[in-house]
Amino acid sequence: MSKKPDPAGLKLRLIAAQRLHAVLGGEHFVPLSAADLPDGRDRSLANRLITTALRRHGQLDAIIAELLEKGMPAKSGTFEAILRLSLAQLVFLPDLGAHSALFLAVEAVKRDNKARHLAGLMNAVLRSAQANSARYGLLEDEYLLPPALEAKWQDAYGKDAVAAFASALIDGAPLDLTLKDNDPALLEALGAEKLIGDSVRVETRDRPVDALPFYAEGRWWVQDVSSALPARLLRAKPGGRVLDLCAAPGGKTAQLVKAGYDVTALDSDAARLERLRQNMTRLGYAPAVLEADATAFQAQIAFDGVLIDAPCSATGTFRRHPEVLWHRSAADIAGRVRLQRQIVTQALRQLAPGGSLIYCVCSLEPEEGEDMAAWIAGTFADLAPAPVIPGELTGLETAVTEQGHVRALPSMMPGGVARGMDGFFVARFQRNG
Ligand SMILES: C[S@@+](CC[C@H](N)C(=O)[O-])C[C@H]1O[C@@H](n2cnc3c(N)ncnc32)[C@H](O)[C@@H]1O
Repeated sequence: MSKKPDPAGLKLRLIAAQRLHAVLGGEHFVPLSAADLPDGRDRSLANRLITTALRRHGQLDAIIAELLEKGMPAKSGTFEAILRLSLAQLVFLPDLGAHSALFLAVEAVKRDNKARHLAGLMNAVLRSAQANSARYGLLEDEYLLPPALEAKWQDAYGKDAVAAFASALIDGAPLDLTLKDNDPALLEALGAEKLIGDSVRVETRDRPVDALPFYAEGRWWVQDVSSALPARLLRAKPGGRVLDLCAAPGGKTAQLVKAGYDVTALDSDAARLERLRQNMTRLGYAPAVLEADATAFQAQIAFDGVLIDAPCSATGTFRRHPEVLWHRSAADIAGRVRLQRQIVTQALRQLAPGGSLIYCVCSLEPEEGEDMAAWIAGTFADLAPAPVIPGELTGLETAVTEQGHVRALPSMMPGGVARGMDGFFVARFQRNG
């Protein structure tokens, strides 16, 4: 007897559940690619389900706590991931229809050896969720952010800004590019909107990045507008030697090469450095590339500029990686601060007298930003703060703090354009000549 074909829509849910299961287990979220799901419509639906489940994670926690009185069953394979995807569909994506959410969730659970004994529970829980979906759909914004992080951010940035962060979490991030040249024809071909500096914003409508105009010709690279700020602020002498520490996949390296510096890009991760090399080849740029640990690397000659894009909690990237909100702990941040201090200490051994230092992180945590800048200023006697002035960031003056640091927030509108930016911190220093 021939096997009955799988119901339509099941395969994409199984693949989506695997990806979400991995993220719940601590992995970084990477959207499904054509290699994971070749059909474009299936892929777009699967990614929509996963991103909705991740952005609404806090609200789904609250719903699940109400629905599963005994909590999540232990050792139940992909049960939790399937439940979250199905609840995301039922409550927050009503245009997809409730029937498929229920039916396909039960079918998906039956396909997982570790979860199939829970098919009845899945059915019962989703029926109950369906009955309450209108009420759940009205959930307040306050469940969106982890309470401890929300309180900490309110202290640092104010209630209004944090309310805007919650909206930014739901809206997700648009695609920002940095242009290699300012040809108006390029802007038009991309249908791009100018932000600040060489940053533009494009509407991709689910097109893969490499299908956008002039990708192969290497006339732009993907880079959030906030991530493009640090390299713009380096003040090494024109054409000078610049060390780009923690450089992969090379967004800032490309900017530094474009600015005319003699760039050495260093990172400790071989796979990420390979991506950096590919990006530089596509762009026609040729920086020196080094695989090394920034806490131990010792150069033969001093550099006129050093940019440190330190590994960090990455909480500023929550629009693209909502999981960072739920994965980070205080201990985790303390560990990163220790690593950041080691990297800064070693980096300063490479900086020439009179040289410019940029320290930056894609983090919203003051410990990794403002506190680190204060530590640097208080620790290295021959280093002076070199405050950024608002005129250096036309269109984003509000990001410049009283101390002359840059604190970019997801609530800010670069160049007056809506839909925000990643959270970022930048501090600039100069070594005494
Ligand atoms: C925020 S990402 C860098 C992004 C990059 N600067 C850009 O603009 O495209 C941080 C990088 O730090 C690297 N990294 C982490 N620990 C490191 C270490 N001890 N030495 C060198 N690189 C390190 C990671 O591999 C990662 O590529």
